[in-house]
Amino acid sequence: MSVLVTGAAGFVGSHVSLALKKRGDGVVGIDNFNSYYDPSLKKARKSMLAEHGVFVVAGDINDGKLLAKLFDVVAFTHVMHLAAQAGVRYAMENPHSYVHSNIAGLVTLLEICKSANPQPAVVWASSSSVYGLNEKSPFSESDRTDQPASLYAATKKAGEEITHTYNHIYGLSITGLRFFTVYGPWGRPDMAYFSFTRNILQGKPITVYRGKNRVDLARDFTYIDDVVKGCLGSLDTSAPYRIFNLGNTSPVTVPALVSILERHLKVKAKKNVVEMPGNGDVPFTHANISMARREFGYKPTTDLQTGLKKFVKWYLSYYGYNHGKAVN
Ligand SMILES: NC(=O)c1ccc[n+]([C@@H]2O[C@H](COP(=O)([O-])OP(=O)(O)OC[C@H]3O[C@@H](n4cnc5c(N)ncnc54)[C@H](O)[C@@H]3O)[C@@H](O)[C@H]2O)c1
Ligand SMILES: O=C(O)[C@H]1O[C@H](OP(=O)(O)OP(=O)(O)OC[C@H]2O[C@@H](n3ccc(=O)[nH]c3=O)[C@H](O)[C@@H]2O)[C@H](O)[C@@H](O)[C@@H]1O
Repeated sequence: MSVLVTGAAGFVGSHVSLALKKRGDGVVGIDNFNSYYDPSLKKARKSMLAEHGVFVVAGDINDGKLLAKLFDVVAFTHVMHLAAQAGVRYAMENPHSYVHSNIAGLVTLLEICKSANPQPAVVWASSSSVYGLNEKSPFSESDRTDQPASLYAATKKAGEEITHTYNHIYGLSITGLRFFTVYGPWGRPDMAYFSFTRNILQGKPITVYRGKNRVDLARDFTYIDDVVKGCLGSLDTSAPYRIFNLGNTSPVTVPALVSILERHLKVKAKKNVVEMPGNGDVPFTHANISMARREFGYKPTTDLQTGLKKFVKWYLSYYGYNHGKAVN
């Protein structure tokens, strides 16, 4: 297959691009290298991909002319759409960046896809955050997703509705993947496991959020290699319109995440435990993955202990023990 990967210089996009290339698919990436987090990490991922023969075009998915040019040059059979404004809490600081990338950018991309010949099958990243205030556990794809707790979640939910219309009207094949707190090497510095690692190594305090009534928050942390397998599996089995959970099925509390990091880093964390501010967080996530398992054999195999060991190994080789000052 020939795949356009949007957000290819991002965390998940770089891993998926590499995996596609390694198994022999044609891959072209696009990324706007924005400064939501340290762009030098995005550039380093781009260089790593270039070494494997994957080129990442610098550009915005809102640039319809650029996208049309790419489709003129390459007859993409698939689009793996991972470009987005990610992060739950940042939506309170910069709401418009979510509308720009997750709604306007998505529509621009779908407009190009619907008119392309051949029409590519689209697989894109939604998010576990669409389950919002729903407290049913585990979350199944058919559960309520109409109570988002953040603007980020609302834009992902909007994406699910928008993609549905492009399938309904233009017959685009579209698969939405609800990722659950993905972590691993080459990860995102804004995410807790990454910023905790940086602060613990620098001897700085970390802030651990806790739910109401002193209940620990928990996430169904999912290792990047498992998510990549899910992305490739869904690209290989496209169908008219589908949505799948790609989680790990075993939630772990945030204090337990910190303990694992302390063990791997051999440093004790200085913890400030505070009640979760009302900034878009949800108390827990937990995926039912039976649909993805049935449709394309999705089966996560990496637990948090093992996955964080691999992350810490990468972190130390990339930044060294004294790192921290350069990355936000
Ligand atoms: N990592 C997670 O835990 C997680 C969980 C659920 C969903 N997701 C979703 O998965 C996808 C990938 O996430 P990630 O963790 O790799 O994030 P990321 O921020 O590392 O990657 C996204 C990339 O898209 C690029 N980008 C953003 N807006 C763009 C635009 N308008 N035009 C072109 N490029 C643009 C960014 O520069 C970045 O490199 C996103 O859609 C995200 O919302 C991620
Ligand atoms: O699964 C998802 O849909 C979402 O997963 C992550 O969002 P989140 O789970 O909030 O990931 P982190 O920011 O790494 O937070 C993980 C946990 O640590 C907690 N946390 C975060 C930051 C902090 O300083 N302290 C702290 O205790 C959060 O409340 C949360 O419970 C990604 O950042 C989102 O882009 C993605 O859409």
